[in-house]
Amino acid sequence: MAPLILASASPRRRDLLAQIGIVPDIIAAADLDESPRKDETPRLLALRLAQDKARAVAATHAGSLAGFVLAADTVVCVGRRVLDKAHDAADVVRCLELMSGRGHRIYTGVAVVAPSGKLTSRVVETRITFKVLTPSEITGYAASGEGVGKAGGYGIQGRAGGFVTHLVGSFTAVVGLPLYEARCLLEGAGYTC
Ligand SMILES: Cc1cn([C@H]2C[C@H](O)[C@@H](COP(=O)(O)OP(=O)(O)OP(=O)(O)O)O2)c(=O)[nH]c1=O
Repeated sequence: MAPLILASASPRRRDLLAQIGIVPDIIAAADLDESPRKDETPRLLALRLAQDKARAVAATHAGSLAGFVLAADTVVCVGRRVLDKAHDAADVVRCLELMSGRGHRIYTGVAVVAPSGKLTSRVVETRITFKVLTPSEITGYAASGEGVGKAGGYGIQGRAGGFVTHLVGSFTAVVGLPLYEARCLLEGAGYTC
């Protein structure tokens, strides 16, 4: 069978795949400008970025190097506002203050390019509500460093899991890769999971 190429630098996506027994043969991250286009909705942004990551890596693994390319992108938003990846503790504090006691949405795009070049993709929406966070919960979480480098400034798979009062959608999509949808796309492309 053609190799599986995971188009992602995220160790979380590799770990999620391993959880369902899928081990990529190659890891090759795409380096893209992830900024939204004017008037682009968060849903379309997540889908476009997943598609672009998959296409970019497929283009560098063409011909005899062609395989199944899997890519994803996670976009967190409060209302219409997209929260970028947190770069430092101050970003984490800003994100948590916005999300305290209210709902936010996470769109995770997932895309697969088959060895034939055919692209298929989906986007998964997950709604999450956080408890009302106390100032010490916010500063304590920011000081833990767990939220840095993550979209929305938190990781549900760590301490912030204790802030979640409701989740409707896909837990694995929030962590970075919706496993059910990824498996469906891979199987649809002809990959044996
Ligand atoms: C909301 C949330 C995000 N995240 C992570 C998942 C993603 O790795 C990251 C969102 O950034 P992405 O741009 O989706 O992915 P990435 O830059 O980490 O990796 P690549 O583009 O190479 O695939 O935030 C969590 O781990 N847990 C969470 O609860």
